[in-house]
Amino acid sequence: MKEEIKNKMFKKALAVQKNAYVPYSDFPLGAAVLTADGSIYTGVNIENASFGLTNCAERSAIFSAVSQGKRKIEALLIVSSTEEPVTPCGACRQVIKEFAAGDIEVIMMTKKGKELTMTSKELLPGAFSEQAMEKNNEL
Ligand SMILES: O=c1ccn([C@H]2C[C@H](O)[C@@H](CO)O2)c(=O)[nH]1
Ligand SMILES: [Zn+2]
Repeated sequence: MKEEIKNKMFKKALAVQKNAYVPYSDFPLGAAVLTADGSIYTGVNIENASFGLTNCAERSAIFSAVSQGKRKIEALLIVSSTEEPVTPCGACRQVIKEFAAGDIEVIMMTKKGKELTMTSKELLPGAFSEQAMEKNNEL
């Protein structure tokens, strides 16, 4: 991934992180996704008094892109205020897989710039996919 694009994604994810709605965890995250046309969409985690309804930053960013008709994600970047980079939860890994344009880079960064990059397949090897359903239909 080009350093220039990564910096752009980092700036946008950092800029929205303050909008995270996190009264229960006080754990704000910001995320940015790059779509096939070069656009960048952002998202934050949004919690709820009914905890299970919380939406993660990664999924917020992806759903924002998909809401604009951008279904191909080329890269995802997440920013946390922690000392170590934060990795996406299982639910987000499956949603990343759904919209990833192949095996994409998932860049996990701290505000201070500490970075961990993994690919979407490394994060979710053996992912469930719609092919599994197609095979079933052949029976
Ligand atoms: O992949 C993840 C994992 C957790 N969170 C959020 C949910 C909650 O608001 C807070 C603590 O779990 O972090 C995300 O945004 N993304
Ligand atoms: Zn998640």
